[in-house]
Amino acid sequence: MVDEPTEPDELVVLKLGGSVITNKDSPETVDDEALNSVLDAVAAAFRNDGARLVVVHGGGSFGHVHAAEHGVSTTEGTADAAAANAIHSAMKRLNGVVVDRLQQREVAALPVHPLSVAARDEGGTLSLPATATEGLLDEGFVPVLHGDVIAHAGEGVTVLSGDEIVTSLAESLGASRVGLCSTVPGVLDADDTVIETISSFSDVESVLGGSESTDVSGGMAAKVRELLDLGAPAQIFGPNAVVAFLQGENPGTLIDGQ
Ligand SMILES: Nc1ncnc2c1ncn2[C@@H]1O[C@H](COP(=O)(O)OP(=O)(O)OP(=O)(O)O)[C@@H](O)[C@H]1O
Ligand SMILES: C=C(C)CCOP(=O)(O)O
Repeated sequence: MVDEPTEPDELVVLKLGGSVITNKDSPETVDDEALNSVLDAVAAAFRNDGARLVVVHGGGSFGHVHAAEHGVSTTEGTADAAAANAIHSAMKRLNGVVVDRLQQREVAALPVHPLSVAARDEGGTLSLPATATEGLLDEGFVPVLHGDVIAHAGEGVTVLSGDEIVTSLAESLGASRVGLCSTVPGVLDADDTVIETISSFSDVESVLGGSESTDVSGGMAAKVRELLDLGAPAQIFGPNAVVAFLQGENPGTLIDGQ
């Protein structure tokens, strides 16, 4: 008798919004209460069901402040190495805090820095090899990636947003669940009610804006556009819904472009 092949463990990609985990009013300040609360939720869920988990985080008052100062965005680059390093170093500082605090919660978190592995071609198409992330997952670690600057042909470096990392890795690693934790409980309509499902950009374009905070990567409009291109459904939800998402519920807004 032939054994049934074992189902590979479910892979979850979770993005922690930079606006959630940092204090947007003050450069390079972690929002301790918010970060600790979402990391408690991650640690509890991770230890309970042992899912394969990739964490990605955004820039908030770390990356965005430096990127704005140097005029760098996802399309406008810089060839100034000091400017590029200022943005990258700020993101590594935030990443260090996230990784340390996950380890303090007994989550086997390790950093993966996109600058060292990813690049864009002249047309802006992203190449983000998932080898390191997949290798870490296979060894039982929780890779923690972050928005960064990366080489961009003809531009020097440009910003790679955490949302782009999420969609790229979710595709290449075949994620079964994708979640973006933002400051808002979901995508809001004109009456500030959470929209349950979005399946087309044009349906919601009129209510989608940028970000309330300094943000060089496009805020909510860019987020929805990215997720609609993804081959898997994704949820956008607020900080209080991290546990529900990791437990398999569908809080906030479902973005499903398929
Ligand atoms: N229709 C909308 N519904 C909800 N939020 C919206 C909408 N339009 C614009 N926004 C803004 O989008 C923000 C979320 O995008 P933002 O880029 O700040 O998210 P983030 O992922 O938490 O942070 P970061 O980009 O730093 O990682 C909200 O705080 C809100 O200000
Ligand atoms: C500004 C930088 C370097 C990171 C941007 O990542 P995001 O906050 O996910 O858009």
